[in-house]
Formats: sequence, C-alpha cells, structure tokens
Amino acid sequence: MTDVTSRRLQGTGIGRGIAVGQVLRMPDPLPEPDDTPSALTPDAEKERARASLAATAAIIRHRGERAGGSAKDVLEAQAFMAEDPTLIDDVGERLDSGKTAERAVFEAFAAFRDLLVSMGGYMGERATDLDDVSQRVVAHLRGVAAPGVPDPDFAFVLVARDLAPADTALLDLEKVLALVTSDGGPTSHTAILAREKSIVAVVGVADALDLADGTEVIVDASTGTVTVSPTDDERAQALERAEELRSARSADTGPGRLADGTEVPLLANLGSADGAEDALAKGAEGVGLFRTEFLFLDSTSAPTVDEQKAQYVRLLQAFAGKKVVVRALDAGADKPLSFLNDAPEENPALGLRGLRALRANEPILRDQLRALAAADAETDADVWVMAPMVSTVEETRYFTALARECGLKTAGVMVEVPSSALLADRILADADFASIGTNDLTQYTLAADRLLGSVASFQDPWHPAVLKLVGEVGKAGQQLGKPVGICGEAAADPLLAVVLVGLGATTLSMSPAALADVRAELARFTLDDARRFADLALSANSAIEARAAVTAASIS
Ligand SMILES: C=C(OP(=O)(O)O)C(=O)O
Ligand SMILES: [Mg+2]
Repeated sequence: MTDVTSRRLQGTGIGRGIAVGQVLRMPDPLPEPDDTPSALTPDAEKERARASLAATAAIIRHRGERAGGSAKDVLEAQAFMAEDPTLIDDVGERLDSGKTAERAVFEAFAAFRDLLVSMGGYMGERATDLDDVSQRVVAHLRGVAAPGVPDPDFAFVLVARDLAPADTALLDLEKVLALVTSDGGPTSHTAILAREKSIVAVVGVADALDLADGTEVIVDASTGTVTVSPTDDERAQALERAEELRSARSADTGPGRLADGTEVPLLANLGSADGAEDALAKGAEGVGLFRTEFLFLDSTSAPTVDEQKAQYVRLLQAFAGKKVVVRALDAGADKPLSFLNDAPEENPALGLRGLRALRANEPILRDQLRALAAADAETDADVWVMAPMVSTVEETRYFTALARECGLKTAGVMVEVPSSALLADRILADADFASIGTNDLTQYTLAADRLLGSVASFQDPWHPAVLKLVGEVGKAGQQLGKPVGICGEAAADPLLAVVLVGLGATTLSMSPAALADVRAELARFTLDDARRFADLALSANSAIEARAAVTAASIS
C-alpha cells in the first residue's frame, strides 16, 4: 500500500518517456582526507589499509563479473590497481611516518596518478581509473558509500546533482530506469546523452537532492515532473503509458516527410559508431551530427590519425550510401578535452572552444581532417565535415579551405553563435552547408549558461529570438540553394521540428530515440502549415507564448 497523496517536483523533461522506480542517490565525491597524525599505531593502520584495499579489489572484480563484456576487462584492470605491490609498499611507507590509512592511500594513489599522467598516452588515460579506485578505498575505510554511479543488484532511478559525460556514457541501461538531476538544463550534455541512450530523464529539478534513497517515484519526461510516493492509481497509469510508448516506438520507420510529400530527411546525432545499428533500426536516413569529441573525452593526449581513422571507418561502413556529417572536435566549456584546451577560463563558454581551440592547435585539426579523408576514401558513405562554434566569415573560409586541402569534398559550418546566423548569407557563400546547433545558439542568444540549473528556463529554443535567427539561416540557404540542417535538441521536439522546417530547415538531426515522434508529427502537417506555425512563433513575445500559439494552431 502507498500513501493516498503524492507530491510533485518540477523540472525539465528530456524526451517523452516515463518510468517508475525507487530512488538511489549518487554520492558526492569525497573530500581530501586531512593530513593529521594517526591516533593508531602504524601496524594497526596497515591492517586497516590492507583490509580496505583487498575488499575494494574484490568488490570491483565482482562488478566486472556481473557486467561481463568489455566492462569486465576494464574493471579487472582497476581491481589490479588496488592490489599493486608498488602502491601497497608506498602506502606502507607513508603509514610508517604516522599518517592515517585514508591519507596514506590518498597520497600514494595521487603520486602514482601523477606518474601515469607524466607518461602520457594510454598510461595517462588510466589516471582517472586510479582516482576512482583511490576514492573507493577511502570510502571503504570511512564506511561511507563509494562515489560514482551506484551499482546495486536492482533497477533504480538515479538522482544526482549532475553527471560527468563519462558517467552518463557508462550507465548500465538495464539498471537505470530514469535519471533525475538538480542541475543542468535541457541542452546540457547529461540531457543530450540521456536522449541518445533513451534514458527517461528530468533535469533541473531544484529539490531532487532531498529525495531519500528507496523513495518510490514516477519520472515523467513529457511533463517534466517527478511524482514522489505515487498512489496506486498514479503508478498503474504510469506503467500503462510506459507500455503504450514502447509499442508505438516500434511502429513506422520510413523516411521523414510532410503531409504534402515534402521530404525532410531525418538524421541521427551520434557520439560513437556503437549507436549506428540502433539508429538505422529506428529509421535514421544518415547521420546529421557525429560528435567526435565524445570518442576522446577521457584522452589526455590527442588521438592519432590511425586511431581516429579506425573509429570513422566503423561509422562510415555502417552508413554506406548515406550522408554522414562529421563534426570536428568540439572542445571547451561543457566538453573539456585536456589535449585541446587545458587553460582555466573565467567564462569557458565564451573562451577558446570549438573551432577556436582547434585553430590554436592546427596540427590536431589537420590530423583529424586527414583521418576522416582517409576513412572516406575506404568507405562508401557521403561524408560531410563541419566546424563547431564558428563566429565569423573569416573562420568559415579558414575551415572550409583547410578541409578541402585535406581531401574532404563537402565542408560546412555549425551556426551556433548569433553572429553567424546574422551573416548567414555571407557564411553560406563559402560553406557548402550550414547546420544549426540550437543548444548553443539558444545559450548565446539568451545569455544563459546551458549547464546552469538556475537559468534553465532561459534555455528554451522556442524563444522567438532564437527562431528569428534560425529563419535568417533558412532564408540564406534557400537563396543560395545550400542545405540547412538542424542538429540541436530543438529538432527532437516534435512540434518545434515542424516550425523549424517552416523556417527553412531542410534536414533534422536528433538522437535516434526521438526519430519516431518527430516523424509522426511531420506527417500531420503540410509545408504551408509549417510556414504558418513559423510565423505564429516568430510573432510571439516569449518562448511560452510561441509554444502555446503553435500548440493551439496544431490542434484546431
Ligand atoms: C548540436 C549542438 O552542439 P553540442 O550540443 O554538441 O554543443 C548545439 O549546440 O546545438
Ligand atoms: Mg554546440
């Protein structure tokens, strides 16, 4: 039996899914252990350290056995770290000098970590694993929950402040029924990865961290609500809706087109070739945004040409005969790549990111373009390449010339900064195509950090100012006969997708999970309808008014 009344928390839903389950909170990272002398003898501390290192190795190994596949190898390697004799000796020496086990483990792992980082390459990339093991041993010593995504034996709703991209990428989708975060807006990378992996998610829920472990919740992305301690009726309805959604999704997978037959190819946003099969099964007609930086988020040194080529070949082979738009590495702000931009910046979203960071490291950009051209030469997909965060005509010329020099035929730019949208006619005179990144375009138009929960309400691509800029690019594309795609999350909002077509978008790219809903919505309206909706949205005063006006028109 459950309560007769439930409580609702409001956030921003990602997609339209719904899930029911019990909450598990992601523990916060542990603070650095104090360096105060131990009250125990070194031998007693050695025994504590030995027991926690052994227990941590056993827990990690057990997780690996349960996970199987490539995760098993990764976790086995982590278990070995907790058993490494050199490390254990180092811990022992620090204990002999009177430190606590917590501090000695922390220091010994940190010293080993620094050594690995200085070695660079593959070894350097293991530094994060070492940090994880260190935190787990210290947590065991303190008798508190280990940091990172919890890994219980049952399915749960993960509640966190926010997730690092690597945490989201490694989520076990069998276990994580839904994701609720207190921070992050609808276009944060947590949201994007949640969409990509079809995880039911509600982000920016202010009180999320007050939810206690074990509380039952309904997470409804279509309304952006988290219902705490649902009634029996609420639970039954939610489970029924979840079932309906599952069956609707497996229905139509044909090409995207409006009711009058106007073709609007529906493409996939992908972060690795692993998602290719699923995207094709969901009817993706190609790839509209391949986020190459997602392949190398954990790398401490730039990937080699061969390493990159192998990844690109995998993707291009999967999409033989289809269009694949590959974005050059987009580093900075929400996607730090230490090998491209390591400098601390006061305002990273306005700093050396996107094409700016690539240009400051031109050899890395050249390697990437060469790797892509080599992969293109060996495969049969129609490869397009584009630069992220382009803000001037001069940058457009720089990138398209370099891409062509490296052997790529079709080179374009992302329009994510208002300056590029306003000068779209000049940008498109040089670029073969434009792809509008509505996530960043919204962030920069409304001056609202896309990662900040407190300004998430500004981060709404329905805002008429954002749509006006999209319309500028659409007009320039039509005049010059150049394609204009949309690859931000706006394309995954079914009704907004219709508006974007009305504003001149020729293709829409989104996480594969959103394809079915967008395809169904496009089929309900003609191009004239779409243009009428676009006019309605443009003449509104706010995002809320624009959405309401178009919603009303779409059901009348
Ligand atoms: C597609 C976009 O790029 P990303 O979300 O990867 O910054 C965008 O900004 O809309
Ligand atoms: Mg962007």
